Amino acid sequence: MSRSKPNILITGTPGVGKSTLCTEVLKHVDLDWLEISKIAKIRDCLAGYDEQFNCPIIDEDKIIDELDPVVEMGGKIVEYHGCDFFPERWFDGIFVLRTNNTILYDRLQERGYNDLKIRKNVECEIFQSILEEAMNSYDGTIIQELHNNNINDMEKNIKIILRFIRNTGYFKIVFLV
Ligand SMILES: Nc1ncnc2c1ncn2[C@@H]1O[C@H](COP(=O)(O)OP(=O)(O)O)[C@@H](O)[C@H]1O
Repeated sequence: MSRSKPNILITGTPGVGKSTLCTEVLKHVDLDWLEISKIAKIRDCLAGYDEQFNCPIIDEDKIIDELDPVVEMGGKIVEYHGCDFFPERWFDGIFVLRTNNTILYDRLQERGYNDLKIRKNVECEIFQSILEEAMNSYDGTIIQELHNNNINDMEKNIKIILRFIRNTGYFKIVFLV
C-alpha cells in the first residue's frame, strides 16, 4: 500500500527534547505521534528491566509487529531513544536531537534520575551513540542531526522539521497553521 503522508523518526538520548519537539511540531501539522516507550507499556511489549539504565526493556520484535500496519499507512511521528530495530522502509526522514553535555546533565537531574542513570545517558550523548546507531542503520541522506540546547534551537528545529514534511510532497499532509 502506498502512503499518502510521510513518516518521520525523532530520536536521541533521553532528555534531549524529543517529546517537547514532537508536541510543538504537532501543533502545526496533522500527523500521529507514536511514543514508543508508552505504547510498549500499554500494549504489553516489554521484555524485562534494564537495571543499569533503570528503565524497561522493550520487546523490539513485538512492538514492530504491533505497529507495522499502522506505520505503513503513513502520517506518523515515531519517537524513541533508540532506532536500529525499526524497519528502514518505515521512515522518510530521521531527526537525531543532540544536546550539550552540561545542559543534558541538568535536565536529567531535574527529572530526578539517579547519578548512575544520569552518567550513563550523558556518556551516551558524549559518544554520540544514537547518531551512530542511526548512521549505521539507515541511509545517511535521510538523517539530520539537530542541536537542541535552548529555545532558539527549538524554534529552528520546528521549522526544519515542518519544512521537511512539506517538501516530502505527499498529497495528504494537512498543515494546521
Ligand atoms: N530546546 C530546549 N530548550 C530548553 N529546554 C528544553 C528544550 N527541549 C527540551 N527542553 C526541556 O528538557 C527537558 C527534557 O525534554 P523532553 O522533551 O522530555 O526530552 P526527551 O523526550 O528527549 O526525553 C524538559 O524539561 C524540557 O522542557
